[in-house]
Amino acid sequence: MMGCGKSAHGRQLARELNMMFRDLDQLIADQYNMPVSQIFSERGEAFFRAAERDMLNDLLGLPPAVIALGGGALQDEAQARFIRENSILCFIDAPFDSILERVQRNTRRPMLLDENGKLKSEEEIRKILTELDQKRRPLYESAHVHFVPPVNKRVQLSAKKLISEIDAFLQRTNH
Ligand SMILES: Nc1ncnc2c1ncn2[C@@H]1O[C@H](COP(=O)(O)OP(=O)(O)O)[C@@H](O)[C@H]1O
Ligand SMILES: O=C(O)C1=C[C@@H](OP(=O)(O)O)[C@@H](O)[C@H](O)C1
Ligand SMILES: [Mg+2]
Repeated sequence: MMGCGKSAHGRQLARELNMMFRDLDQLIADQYNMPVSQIFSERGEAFFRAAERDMLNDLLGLPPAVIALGGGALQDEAQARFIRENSILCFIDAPFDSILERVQRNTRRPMLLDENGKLKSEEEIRKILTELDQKRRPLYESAHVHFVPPVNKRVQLSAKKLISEIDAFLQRTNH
């Protein structure tokens, strides 16, 4: 889900594991030389979703890296399966209220903006996030690692815990 901490955890994970970090949204923004919110407003969501799918398919063919997805990148069951088959997929299941608070800190998330590019009201955002969560949760829960971040801990510490849960997954599955 948007605002759960994918980009922040991904960056920290890559640091800890000494791996490349790639942020899917950032790569798409770089490719089109405009922020994701502008891609949405000028080209529409369907265009962004196609770009997201293409970029992710390219990334999964490159040497291993920590990739922060966008909240909608699983898209459908087939795409989620493709990602699972080519990565260790982690679901960061942050508390709803933390997500609600974090996404209102900036105007980077186009699905939460009105036609003037301003944040929608908290009630509208709550409704959007609730509906997205209901729709997407089954796909999120198909991830290899279902990570519930420790409450009130800094990302650095939370990322260490995520690494130990990834290790446990690898041991469980004899990797
Ligand atoms: N465990 C955490 N503790 C404190 N702040 C966090 C935590 N996880 C994420 N954040 C902050 O919440 C905001 C949104 O996180 P971000 O990683 O951009 O989310 P996403 O990529 O999933 O949309 C960022 O400012 C990030 O630093
Ligand atoms: O949930 C979504 O559909 C989206 C999440 C965003 O990424 P974050 O999850 O990093 O905010 C970004 O890809 C775009 O605004 C759409
Ligand atoms: Mg992000």
